[in-house]
This record gives sequence, C-alpha cells and structure tokens, in this order.
Amino acid sequence: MIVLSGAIGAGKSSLAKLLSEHLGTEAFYEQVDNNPVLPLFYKDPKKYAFLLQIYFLNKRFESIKKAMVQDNNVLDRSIYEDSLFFHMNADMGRATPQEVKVYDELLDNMMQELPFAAAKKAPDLLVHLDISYDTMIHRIEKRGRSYEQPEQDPTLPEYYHQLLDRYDGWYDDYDYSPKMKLDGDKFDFVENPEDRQKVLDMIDEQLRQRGTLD
Ligand SMILES: Nc1ncnc2c1ncn2[C@@H]1O[C@H](COP(=O)(O)OP(=O)(O)OP(=O)(O)O)[C@@H](O)[C@H]1O
Ligand SMILES: Nc1nc(=O)c2ncn([C@H]3C[C@H](O)[C@@H](CO)O3)c2[nH]1
Repeated sequence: MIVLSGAIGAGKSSLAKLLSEHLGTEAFYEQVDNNPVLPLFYKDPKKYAFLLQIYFLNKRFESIKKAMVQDNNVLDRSIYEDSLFFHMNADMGRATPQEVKVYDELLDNMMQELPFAAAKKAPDLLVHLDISYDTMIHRIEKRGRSYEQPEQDPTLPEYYHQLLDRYDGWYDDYDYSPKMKLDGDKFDFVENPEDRQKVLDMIDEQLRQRGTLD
C-alpha cells in the first residue's frame, strides 16, 4: 500500500488517480464531496470538529482495510494526518480535552486491530506532497469547494497557515514507513506530461528499492 500525504489541495487525489493507473492498482479516495459533515464543520467548527473526526476515522479505516489487500494500492491520505488535523483543531479550542482523549484512545485501539498489525505494520511507502501557502490557495480556488474559500470565512487563511506549519514538523517526525517528499509547487503532474513522467519515475524508483515493483 502506498499512502499519499499533504495539505488541502496538495494534489493527493490527482496523484492517486495517476499513480494507480500507472501501476495498474486501485486508488482509495478520501470522502469529501459525499461527506455530509464537512460543510457543517466549516460552518461551525466548534460544534462539528469531533463528529467530523469520527466520520473521517471510520471511513479511513474502511479504506485502509480494502487498500492493504494488494501491494501498491494507493490511499489518498494517511490516518496519521487525521490526527494532525484534530489536534490542531483541539488546540484552537474546537474540541474538549475529553474529546481528544476519546479520539486518541479510539485511534490507538483501532490501529491495533488493523490486519497489518500482524504482518506489515505500515504502508510500503509514504509520498508527501509539499506545497507553499500561495499554491495551496491557488489550488483551493481552482477546485472551488465553496466552504474552503478564504472569502467565505476570514479565519481560514490563518487556519491554512497553521496547517502547513504543522505538516512540516509532521513529515520530519514521520517514521512509520519509508517516505519521500515531492515539491508540489514545482511539479505540475496534472497538466504537464514531462513533470508527470518525472514524478512517476521517482516513485517507481522508491518502490523498486522497497521490492514492491519489478
Ligand atoms: N501538481 C499540480 N499541478 C497543478 N495543479 C494541480 C497539481 N496538483 C493538484 N492540482 C490541482 O489542484 C486542485 C486540487 O487537487 P487535488 O484535489 O488532487 O488535491 P488534494 O490534495 O486531493 O486535496 P484535498 O486534500 O483537499 O482533497 C485540483 O484542481 C487539481 O487539478
Ligand atoms: N477537521 C478536519 N479533520 C480531518 O481529519 C480532515 N481530513 C480532511 N479534512 C478536510 C480538509 C479539506 O477541506 C477536505 C478534504 O481533504 O477535508 C479534514 N478536516
């Protein structure tokens, strides 16, 4: 299983599609457009942060169980990033210490139940898409989900800045599996065929080193 990570609009879903087609495997996407809690969360984060987190945790767990049955299936966000989001929101006063405790214990408990707890303890590779604030905003605008637009809510730019800051430390500390970082500002793997090929070559190389690609 290959896991993609990165902030909002980093290009995870786009790369998941590209990579899974290239490898002939299956991609598993985060529940966004059909997520009934996400718009509620952006409208009233304090009320819905915990519920949204439980929603994502449940869906993520379901995806991981399906994705891990075959080498090189692609997951478009890691379960570890859910926790990053939630702890950031909690530090912003949007969840109580009790909610954080329940979440952390539930996550811990669920992780122990994953089938790979017995054999493979983690993804085969984490591919992190690193983007700047300007790229993030540009992509959020390009994609156009109404509740994510900065003009909808004057606190969103600060939320996005904080998220990117946390991601830097998170990637440096991540040690559950081999990892690689791609410059998401530089490589336009969505529009530019040359960039697409370069990115796929870099990932293939890592997979060969891990023994999951011939
Ligand atoms: N490397 C790239 N170069 C140019 N455009 C890109 C790149 N990656 C993504 N995009 C564009 O940015 C937008 C967001 O991309 P995508 O939905 O893949 O991001 P994501 O990381 O899955 O976001 P989220 O976590 O919010 O779901 C899309 O419009 C996509 O076409
Ligand atoms: N609060 C919160 N916790 C999460 O675990 C989480 N995971 C994703 N998201 C939001 C970011 C994008 O708007 C959108 C798509 O990634 O969903 C989250 N929000």
